[in-house]
Amino acid sequence: METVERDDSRLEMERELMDMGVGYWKSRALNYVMEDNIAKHLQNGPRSAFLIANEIGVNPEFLYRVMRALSTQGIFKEEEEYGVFSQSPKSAILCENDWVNGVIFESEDFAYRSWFSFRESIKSGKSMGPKSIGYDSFWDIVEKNPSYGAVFREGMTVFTNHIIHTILNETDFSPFETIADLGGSQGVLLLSILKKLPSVKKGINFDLPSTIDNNKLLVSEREAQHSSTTLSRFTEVSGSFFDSVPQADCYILKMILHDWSDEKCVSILTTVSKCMKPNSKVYIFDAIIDSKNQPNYKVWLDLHMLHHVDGKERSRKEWGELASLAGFQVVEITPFSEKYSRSTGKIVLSKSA
Ligand SMILES: C[S@@+](CC[C@H](N)C(=O)[O-])C[C@H]1O[C@@H](n2cnc3c(N)ncnc32)[C@H](O)[C@@H]1O
Repeated sequence: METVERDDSRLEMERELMDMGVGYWKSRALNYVMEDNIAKHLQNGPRSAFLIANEIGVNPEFLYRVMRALSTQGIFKEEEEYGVFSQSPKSAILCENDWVNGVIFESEDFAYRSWFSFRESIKSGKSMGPKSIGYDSFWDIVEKNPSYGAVFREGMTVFTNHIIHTILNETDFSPFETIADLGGSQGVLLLSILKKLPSVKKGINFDLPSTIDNNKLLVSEREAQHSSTTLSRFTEVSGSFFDSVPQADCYILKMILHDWSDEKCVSILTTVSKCMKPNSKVYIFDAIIDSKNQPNYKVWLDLHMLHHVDGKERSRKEWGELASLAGFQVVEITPFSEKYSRSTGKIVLSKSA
């Protein structure tokens, strides 16, 4: 048989293609160690995988092999002594509940199972993920599975906490007296705005009834983190942004419109348009697709939104088209200085004249 000589760059490309093809091996192994909190067992120093396995009731040899595989990605460090691992900088991050909740949300079973039907979405042009696992939509999964709902809300708070500082530094909310965060989830962004700007008299966190009900569990956490002057200006209202929203000077839609098709986004913006004052502004914090042929996390997120949520990440042009379809004009589209976030930019709208 003739042997083909391969240069290094060809071998590297083959390696990368294979790595992508088997990406689910890494995703599933990472998801497993996060779900079983394996990194926390190394917080006080190196430990044997076999002893950890016995403590948590899993197969010792299999756990060893999972940790060995992950150590090749810098998650755990395999020591000289057989079966013993120590904490690495990456596995130490897995001990921070804050961050892990975000990664768990994206790698957990509903999302993974939903991706089995990816090809069906591409063929049909419809978002088939949730339907293929027996649900009407992503929101149906959230409503019917309370523990998944909790993972979702925690995940959103993680993603928002990562970008709050940038949003506050690069957005001027000072002209507004009343700010409504539509789909504000656990309210962390709005509370930070109220804390920073005493001139904002009222913040309304608006979300679905199930979310606002769940937020009642956050009362003591909020009291520990915020002063009574901040909390006294914060209110929560439940409802649907397809029906009606409270009146406000500024509406925040953060990681909301990327959840929905253009048609649904026009419905949401039309509701806002009906309820707003003539001079109110809409602040959208979402991705702005702005490059081609470059590594770009946002276009991968776009595929997940396409298949699992029936949503979309948008370019500047697409944001402009969406705004005008809903009777708005774009005041500003500005990318944030922080690039590795989901809401990498702000799109500010006002009602068209
Ligand atoms: C992707 S999360 C974004 C949460 C938050 N804005 C953030 O950036 O962290 C979408 C939010 O929209 C809420 N939501 C979904 N459908 C809604 C509706 N019809 N009316 C109001 N809120 C809704 C969800 O409950 C969830 O809190």
